[in-house]
Amino acid sequence: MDYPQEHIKPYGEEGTKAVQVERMFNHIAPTYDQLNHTLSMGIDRSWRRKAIHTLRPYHPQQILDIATGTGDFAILACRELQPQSLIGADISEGMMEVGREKVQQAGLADKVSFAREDCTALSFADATFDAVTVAFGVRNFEHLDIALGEMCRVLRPNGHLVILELSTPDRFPMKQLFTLYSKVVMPLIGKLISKDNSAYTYLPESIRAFPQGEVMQQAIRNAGFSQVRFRRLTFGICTLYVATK
Ligand SMILES: C[S@@+](CC[C@H](N)C(=O)[O-])C[C@H]1O[C@@H](n2cnc3c(N)ncnc32)[C@H](O)[C@@H]1O
Repeated sequence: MDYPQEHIKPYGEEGTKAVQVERMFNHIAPTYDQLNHTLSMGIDRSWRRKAIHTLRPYHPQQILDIATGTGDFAILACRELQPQSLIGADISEGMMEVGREKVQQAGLADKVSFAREDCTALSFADATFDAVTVAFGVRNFEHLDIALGEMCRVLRPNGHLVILELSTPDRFPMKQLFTLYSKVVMPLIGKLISKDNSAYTYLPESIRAFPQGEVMQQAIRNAGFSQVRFRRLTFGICTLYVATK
């Protein structure tokens, strides 16, 4: 299927979305963590924790964290779930460079490794992982269906998928407040801290265009998953999807 956010790119029409997204994240990598926690007022930490807790009962030993970025989700998942190994995969070397440093400082380098991978063509064999996670990544993919298909392929049967993604609240007054926040505050703070004029205009635009709730649930089912559930967090500013292969 063709989804609207697949056509929203950070730097205009020239070049594919994947190439532009890689360039954007390489550019904002040094300020990404600071901006992330500032713009979400620190709530992103509790969203990550909730997502990771859904995997607790399954004790996954081999975990793949797609769109791992600077590794916040990977580090927390490693601490909370104590897997044998966790691979963080991303197309941006700049983001992973920050992540490698953080993993080293956290003393987790023997368990967490990073690999440059495009999620639409993963190099891992079929049925390699017990769990696949993606936090705030799927909105950036040029081909969402292909990426979900790849996640399903590399998961072992009965393995689990956890996706966290920003979404738009649909009820008064959060809907109106979020519109104001995303159209005015996000681009302004984003521009000031990251010095990238486009990145934090792209962020709210891609959130608005991304398939919400039931539409995303169906996309996950279509990729081959079952028991697809979703839960809106913090008035619908974020949505957590959980599925089984
Ligand atoms: C908003 S960041 C999220 C980082 C991290 N998961 C977190 O929770 O902070 C999105 C990440 O997705 C990565 N990304 C975008 N398109 C990708 C693709 N096609 N394959 C792999 N990673 C991709 C970007 O490079 C970026 O690091």
